[in-house]
Amino acid sequence: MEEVNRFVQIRRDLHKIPELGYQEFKTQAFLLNYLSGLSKERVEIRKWKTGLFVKVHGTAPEKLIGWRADIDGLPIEEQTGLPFKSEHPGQMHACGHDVHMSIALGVLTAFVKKPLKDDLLFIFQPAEEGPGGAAPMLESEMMKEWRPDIIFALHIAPEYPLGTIAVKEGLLFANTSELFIDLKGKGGHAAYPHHTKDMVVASAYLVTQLQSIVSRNVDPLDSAVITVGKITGGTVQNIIAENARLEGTIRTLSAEAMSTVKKRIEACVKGIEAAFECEADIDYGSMYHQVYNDPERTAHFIEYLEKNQKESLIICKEAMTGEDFGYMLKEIPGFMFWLGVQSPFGLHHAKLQPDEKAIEFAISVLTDYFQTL
Ligand SMILES: CC(=O)N[C@@H](CCC[C@H](N)C(=O)O)C(=O)O
Repeated sequence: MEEVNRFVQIRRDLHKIPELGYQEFKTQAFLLNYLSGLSKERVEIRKWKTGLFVKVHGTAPEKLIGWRADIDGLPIEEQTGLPFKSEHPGQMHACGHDVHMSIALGVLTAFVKKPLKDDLLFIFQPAEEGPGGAAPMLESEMMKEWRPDIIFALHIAPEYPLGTIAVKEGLLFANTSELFIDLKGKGGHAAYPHHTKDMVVASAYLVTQLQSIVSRNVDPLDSAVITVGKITGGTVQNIIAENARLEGTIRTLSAEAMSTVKKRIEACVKGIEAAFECEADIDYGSMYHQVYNDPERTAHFIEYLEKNQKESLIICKEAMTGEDFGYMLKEIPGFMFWLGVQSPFGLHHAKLQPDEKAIEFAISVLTDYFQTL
């Protein structure tokens, strides 16, 4: 029988208990239980909501090195059929945060056993998928006291091969904004449409109109995405819908494009109000700052990889994904990188299956790299 590496087993245990943003109670308890087995002399733990700050004391600290791992799952029904699949109906670690946590625990454990000179701060952050935990953690009294001098994080990348790390200086991930649009018209009998204001038809027009914003209003040399991921409306097949709701997300590479896209969405929604004689409300939900990798720190990491892990390095392009780690990088120098986990199914897919060998690889690269800081 295949012997399962300790941190792979931890990933599998965490994979069974995915929880949505700010509901990561079992996850927090699991992490605390694991940490309770480590030397109390070296490890100091502070709870923050459903997350944790964990300081690993160095031998003669001059600086604080930060590492952030996100801990929440997504509202997706898992379809992997794995023996350790999610035990929480309708929730899944479909963005790899189980892998992120197990890597963080692996690196943390290595430095409890063999401390660095400097202190390390491991940040187990809730709610990355929304509404966002990085910005409030950064503002917390705990992080004001334990303020890292440099900070790093990774994200799994199913599209990159096992044993690779993809990174770039500067912009890595997009600016994001959630998008919720509520339409209110007038319901009624399906056979009497002329007495109603049908919000199913209005929402269909609106979704179609939103598609033209990126192609017609955003500079083609810039980039933007508007995705409507969910539409709800109406009650039954023979009643005209009084209400409809669109839920989506906006991604842009520049702040200017974000402002353009929002102005155009507002104009389209005004047009729908006039055309369909309805009322509309727009809510932008949570917004994430772009992930901008500190060029000097990233160059140092690239140089390290070129020297020690040459075959693993990929210089990548920016992606339209969002990450609230961008807020931490806005204040503290550091970077984020992609860790190749080679899965035919991508992030946010019900069949995502990261190659678990990436866990050991990442722990080994990071424990080695941290010694160069
Ligand atoms: C890495 C990743 O997949 N991050 C999420 C962040 C979501 C932000 C927010 N809830 C939104 O949808 O705008 C992503 O979807 O990129």
